[in-house]
Amino acid sequence: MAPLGPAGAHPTSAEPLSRSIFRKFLLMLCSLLTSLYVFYCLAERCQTLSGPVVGLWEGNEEAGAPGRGVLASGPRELAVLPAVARRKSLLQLQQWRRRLPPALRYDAQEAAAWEEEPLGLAGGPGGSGAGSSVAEAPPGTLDLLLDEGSKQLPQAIIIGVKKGGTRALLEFLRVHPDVRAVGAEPHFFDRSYDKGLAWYRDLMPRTLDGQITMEKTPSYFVTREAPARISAMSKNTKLIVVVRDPVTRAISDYTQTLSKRPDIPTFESLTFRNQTTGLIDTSWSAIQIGLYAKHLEHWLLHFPLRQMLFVSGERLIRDPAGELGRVQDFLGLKRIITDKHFYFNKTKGFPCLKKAEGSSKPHCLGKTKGRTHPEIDQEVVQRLRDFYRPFNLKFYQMTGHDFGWDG
Ligand SMILES: Nc1ncnc2c1ncn2[C@@H]1O[C@H](COP(=O)(O)OS(=O)(=O)O)[C@@H](OP(=O)(O)O)[C@H]1O
Repeated sequence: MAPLGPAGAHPTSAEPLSRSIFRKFLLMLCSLLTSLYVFYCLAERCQTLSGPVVGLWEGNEEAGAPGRGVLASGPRELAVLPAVARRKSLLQLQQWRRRLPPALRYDAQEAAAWEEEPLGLAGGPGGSGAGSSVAEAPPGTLDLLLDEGSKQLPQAIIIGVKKGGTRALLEFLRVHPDVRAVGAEPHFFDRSYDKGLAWYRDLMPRTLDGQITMEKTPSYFVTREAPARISAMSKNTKLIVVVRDPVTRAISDYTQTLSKRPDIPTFESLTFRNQTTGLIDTSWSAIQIGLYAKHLEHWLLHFPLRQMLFVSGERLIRDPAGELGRVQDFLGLKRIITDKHFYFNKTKGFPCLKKAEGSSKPHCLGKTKGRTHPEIDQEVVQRLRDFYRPFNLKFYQMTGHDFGWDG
C-alpha cells in the first residue's frame, strides 16, 4: 500500500513524490513566515503600549526618551507613583512636550514661538522620534497627564524692550525646570485687556507647585496703561526689562520693519522731523521706545524699583550665563542655568543653547533674531547718540546701573 499524502490522500500517479515534498515545504514556509509576522507585531505593540516607567522611578533622567515611560504607562501606574516621582515624571513630560514639532504640540501659542526659532539644525525640535510616541499612546493617557497642574497668572513678566533680546532671555529661562512660559506674546495688557484675566490665564501653560509662570510682551514697557493694569492683577508681579543701546535698538527695530516692508523710507530720513534743522522725530516709535527713563517713570508710580530687574541686552550676548545668574536670583530660582548650557555659534554669531530643554540637540534662535542691519550714515548715528545721552544718564541714575552706552 502506498504511503498517505499530507491530507491523508494517496498520491496519484500524476503527482510524483518530489512534488508532494515541495508542497509540504511551501506550507511550512508559509506558517513560519506567518508566525514571524505575528511575533513581530506583538513585540512592536509591547514596546509601544506597556513600557514600564523605568528610569523615571529610579531618578534616571537619561533613561529613554524623556516622557516616553510616562506616556507608555497607563493611568493605573501613574496613580501609584509617589508624589516626588510623579512630579518628576510630569516635569519630564513638560520638557519633552516642548520639544515636539509644532503640529503635535498641545499648546498652539508655544508652537508659534517654536516656528520662528529653528535654525535649520539637524533634527529639529521633533527629530528625536518622540512625536511618534504621542500618536501611539493609549487614548486618554496624554489628556490625563496634560491635565496635571493648573494654569496660573504670571508671577513674572518680561515687559520689554522691543528688540532688546527678550526672546533670547525667555528661551534661555525656559531651560529652567521651574519656569513655564507661554511661547508667543500674549499682548494682554496692551491689546486684549478687555478680554479679562480669565482669558489671559487660559493662555498660560499648566504649572506644578513651585514652578513660575512667565510671559514676554516687549510692548508693555511703552504702554501707558500697562503698569496700573499689571499692578491691579498683582502688586507682587516681578518685572524684567531687557535694555539695549537705544541707537542700536532703533536700527534693529527699523531693520525688522524693512524686512516686512522693503519700500519704507531710509532710516536717516525717518529719524528727523526736519532734516535741515536736524530735529529728531521723537514721535517715530523706533526713536520713542529708546527713551527708557521716560517710560520707567510710569512704572515707578506703580512698582518699587526692587521689583524690577534690568537686564543688559549687550551682556546677554557677551555673557548669557552671567546675566541668567542675575535673573535666576531675582526670580528666587536655584541657579541651574550656567555656562554649561551655552556655546557660541560662529555661523549665527550669537550664543545658543547646547540643549534646548531636555533635548540633546543644540538650539539657536531663528533667523529673525540677529539680522544684519543696514549701513546707517555715521553722522546720523552720532546725532542720535547725542540725543539719547541725557536720557541714558537719567536711566542709569534711576536704575543704579551704568549700561555703558555712552562710552
Ligand atoms: N542668543 C541670541 N540669538 C539671537 N539674537 C539675540 C541673542 N541674544 C540677543 N539677541 C538679540 O535679540 C534681538 C531681538 O530682540 P527681541 O527678541 O527682544 O525682539 S522682539 O522685540 O521680540 O522682536 C536681536 O536683534 P537683531 O540683532 O537686531 O536682530 C539680537 O541682537
